[in-house]
Amino acid sequence: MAGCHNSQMSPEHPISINNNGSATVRQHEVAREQEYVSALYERLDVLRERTQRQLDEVLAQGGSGGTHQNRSERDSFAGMYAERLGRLWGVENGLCFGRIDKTDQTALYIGRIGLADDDQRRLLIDWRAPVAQPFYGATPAAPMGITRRRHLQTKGRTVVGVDDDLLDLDGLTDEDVATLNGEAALLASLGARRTGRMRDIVATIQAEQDRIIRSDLDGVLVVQGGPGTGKTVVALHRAAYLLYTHRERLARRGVLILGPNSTFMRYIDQVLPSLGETDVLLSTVAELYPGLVPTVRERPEVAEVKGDARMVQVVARAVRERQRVPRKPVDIRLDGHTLRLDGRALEAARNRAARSGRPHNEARAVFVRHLLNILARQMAKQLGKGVIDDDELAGIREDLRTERPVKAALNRLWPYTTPRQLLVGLFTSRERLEYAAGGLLDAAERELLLREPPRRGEDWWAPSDVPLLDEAAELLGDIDPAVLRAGAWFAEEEQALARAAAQDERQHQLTYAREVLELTGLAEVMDAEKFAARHLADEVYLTTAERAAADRTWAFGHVIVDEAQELSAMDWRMVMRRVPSRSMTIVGDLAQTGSSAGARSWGDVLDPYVAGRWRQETLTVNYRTPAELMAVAAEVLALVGPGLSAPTSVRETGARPWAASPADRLPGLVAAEVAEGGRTVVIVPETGREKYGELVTGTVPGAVAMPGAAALDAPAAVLTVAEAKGLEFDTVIVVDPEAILGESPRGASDLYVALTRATRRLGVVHDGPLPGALSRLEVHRIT
Ligand SMILES: Nc1ncnc2c1ncn2[C@@H]1O[C@H](COP(=O)(O)OP(=O)(O)OP(=O)(O)O)[C@@H](O)[C@H]1O
Repeated sequence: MAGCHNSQMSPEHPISINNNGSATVRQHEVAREQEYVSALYERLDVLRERTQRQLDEVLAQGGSGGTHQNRSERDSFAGMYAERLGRLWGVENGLCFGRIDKTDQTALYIGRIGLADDDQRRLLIDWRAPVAQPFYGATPAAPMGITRRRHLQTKGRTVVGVDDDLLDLDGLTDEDVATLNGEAALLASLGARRTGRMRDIVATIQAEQDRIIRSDLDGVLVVQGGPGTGKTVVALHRAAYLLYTHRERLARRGVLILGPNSTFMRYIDQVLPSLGETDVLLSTVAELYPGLVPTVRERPEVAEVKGDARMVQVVARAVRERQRVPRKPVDIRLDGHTLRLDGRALEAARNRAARSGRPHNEARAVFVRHLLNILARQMAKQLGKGVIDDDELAGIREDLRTERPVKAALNRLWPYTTPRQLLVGLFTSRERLEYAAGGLLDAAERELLLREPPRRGEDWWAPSDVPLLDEAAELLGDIDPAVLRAGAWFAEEEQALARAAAQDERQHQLTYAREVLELTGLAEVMDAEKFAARHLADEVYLTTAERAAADRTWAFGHVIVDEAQELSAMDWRMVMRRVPSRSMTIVGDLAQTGSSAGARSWGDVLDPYVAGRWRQETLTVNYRTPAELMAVAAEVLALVGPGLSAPTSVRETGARPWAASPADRLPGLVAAEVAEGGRTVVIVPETGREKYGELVTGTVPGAVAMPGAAALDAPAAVLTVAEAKGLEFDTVIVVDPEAILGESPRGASDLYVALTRATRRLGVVHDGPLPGALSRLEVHRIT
């Protein structure tokens, strides 16, 4: 085994042999594996052709002809074939990445999907299948019935290398042991340059991660881990694993994955298709309320108040305010008659409606009926009728119901209310806020909530409003669709909002249709407009994920929350409503909490919902940030809280983090990093966003200074900490760390997040003195 290196040997660490050493052994092994891998690709090609043919045949059966049932069957077949085709195309790269040799002398090949020949003999095992588990979990101490694990490295369809982990130590000579190399496949993968999109890690999942991925579906699993420990990537693999293992249950209800912002969602959205799963809804918490895309950025202290659990009562009282009984009796004039609803009658009607237990808009019927009965009796009396029977009373009641003055009065007393109306009313009126929040929020907090009414064409909603709308929707309930269609109950601006939302939705459907068609290779045969129109026209065509996205009351089969430390108490209430079964994976790092409304402990978050019934796993190894960079971040972590420990980096790169001043050197430093290749991010304080954004975009070609997909693809991007959360870049340059520290009560966490985004190099640029925790950085000299 000449040429191999030493590795630590422990029962937990298998012995890895990097077959670079002996050229002949290597060539022979690679050639052997090539033969097998080529046969797998041949099989893949056959299946693709076959599926394409089946799809063509179904599509050839015509457009809109036949009965509804025929059409819907045809469409579900077309959908199934298209999905299968998408899956077969999605696994082109790295189709097969591993092999395990079992003690019974047989071998299994592990890959992105399972393949069998026409006689149903297994050629390739899906990585999620139980028999594939030893590939990830076996150690010399617990070899799980295998003697060797082999990683295959491929480029396109060519096998370029093999690495072996020997699990049967007895079979090795002393010389072998002295020349073994550790975890070559993992290290090769970690050293690769970043592309701006997350990749899957099926080939190199580590044992501690595998345990989490394959953990039981039921109950709440919390995965706590420092930066770069693979929480996100593990959560995504868990989604794919759960869908594979519990397909029946989950395909019907769907899986929801929640992430912190839309840039992050773009960063991860390619991972699942490459894992063979498309039936997952990816969303931010802020997009969970159908038809609303909140865009307003607000001060952290405002978001903190709105995220506080006290808002539950504030919203409830705001609803009760809409049912308030007026102090004076209400007189209704009608054809020369005056009907009167006094306090007692109103109080009784209100209590009856409240006792019905129905939400506001539904309880309105009870309230109205009670009052109409009273009015009808008064009317009968005034018309000089003596004793009347029920039928007569009902007749008068129905006449009254349609009278304008009666309708207007009842409407004032118990108005139909939408969640948006409720919140607009609450936040734009000092008096209403006082009624709803007095005694719950202090005067300063109430002041923070007050804002101007919405103006036409202006964005008004912020992410922190979303769980409040959801809360309100629960208490208000639905409005009869007939009433909704009449539109009479809506302010003009609300109708404009609804129209804008419908337009957004259509745009979204079109983009989605284009993506699906491209992914499935159907772009040639179908045009996106038509595809989208069919989707919109009939529920039958919608996938589970799409139906779920449009339905506020959808109950998902499993919910995964990433960057979960950022959710407020109100966010959690909304998320929990989406998963009554409480089958959840919650992934985060308390040391990285940036939001003032975010979590301080997992117990605080979860005990109100599943007290004592949640389990926690901890990830401790940092796969992203090299040790030299992590040493700097660890000093900042000490500012976040005493006793917190940074995860251990798996690799060193020799790159020394640096500091440079003054800040106007930034463009030159960014340009130098860009010239090195890879992707660079400049992380700036909120207050410096514009200034540094202009400085960099004005001087560095291709640089981008806004969040979104463009920032992921650009050679250099300027982002705030909140926007860079969860992402990673080859090089990170942090600007004005002192300002980041001082910008919010969680400034130390923010700086820690910023410093841990890099996979290779780290620099800090500053004008004033460096914070003490960074004082040991090497000064970057002008060369
Ligand atoms: N087993 C693995 N094999 C290869 N790469 C891995 C492995 N585990 C994690 N990584 C890589 O490490 C990086 C960090 O992973 P990820 O973003 O999931 O970490 P995280 O814990 O969510 O980080 P943060 O909390 O900082 O957002 C990613 O590039 C991921 O692909």
